[in-house]
Amino acid sequence: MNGKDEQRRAADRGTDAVTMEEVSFGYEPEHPILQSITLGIPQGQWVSLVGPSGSGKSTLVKLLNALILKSAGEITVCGMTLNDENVTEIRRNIGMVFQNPDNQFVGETVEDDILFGLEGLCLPREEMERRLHLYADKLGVTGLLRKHPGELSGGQKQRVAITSILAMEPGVVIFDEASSMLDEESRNGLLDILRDMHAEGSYTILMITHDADEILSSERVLALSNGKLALDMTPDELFRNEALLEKCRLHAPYAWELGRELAARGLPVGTPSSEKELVNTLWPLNFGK
Ligand SMILES: Nc1ncnc2c1ncn2[C@@H]1O[C@H](COP(=O)(O)OP(=O)(O)OP(=O)(O)O)[C@@H](O)[C@H]1O
Repeated sequence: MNGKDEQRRAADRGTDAVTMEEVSFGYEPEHPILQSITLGIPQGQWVSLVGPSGSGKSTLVKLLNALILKSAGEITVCGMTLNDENVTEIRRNIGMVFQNPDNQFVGETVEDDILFGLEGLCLPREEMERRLHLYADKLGVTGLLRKHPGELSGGQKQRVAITSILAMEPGVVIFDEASSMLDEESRNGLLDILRDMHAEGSYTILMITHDADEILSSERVLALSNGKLALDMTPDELFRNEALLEKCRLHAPYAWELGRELAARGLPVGTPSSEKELVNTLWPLNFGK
């Protein structure tokens, strides 16, 4: 690598929360799953990761916090190059929320569970208490703190899992199909939380998802295909790409489809990122009254 490349990469690390440079991985050396993945995710960006089943999405996010170890290439998280010495520090900076929240509980009560994660950060007791109550309030789980995790609904469990992660104040939060087991109401609740987190601007979000509304709310979509980064696009570009939608078993969201139909009929609705936004845009138009 020449000096210019070094300078460019140092500059990227300053602004990107996550970078991958020529990263490859295979569970067995003779069967590569990911090949030469290079990407950068700027701080504060909300990115959806899509791709056909088995294309390596979960594998990619597990490499980022060293749940599995890359075979080649370089990974940086919040400016640190991942290596044997800083795995623990990297994991503090990258929170992961998985599909099944049941696998994420260790405490006897919700409060214990959230505090358990904070104890790992060696924080003073007052700071742990401050974060516990701040994030429990933000995620609407204050009333659940004394409950046993087994008493919670699926949506409540996922909110508690997210509270535990956010209380650790990681720079990057990864969701691996975190809403796929939730009912519609809980899914919408989770999406509202994500929109608030993103509006705050302090989180970089990387989300593996098949949910059209979640994709529409993100700013950027990365698509994996056959172990390679095949496309880097906006949600709008993805929803116009019918072949890719079919390959990834995705469909365009209702608000996007309706917005496109209305725009074709001359209504200035732009590209709504949710049904609510579409309604808010349409409401003041009065339809000629
Ligand atoms: N622990 C493992 N050992 C061996 N092979 C694995 C392991 N985990 C995943 N694989 C294989 O690696 C490939 C990529 O799997 P991965 O779970 O990353 O895909 P994905 O894109 O997240 O899929 P999906 O959308 O179905 O969840 C698949 O062929 C899978 O069978």
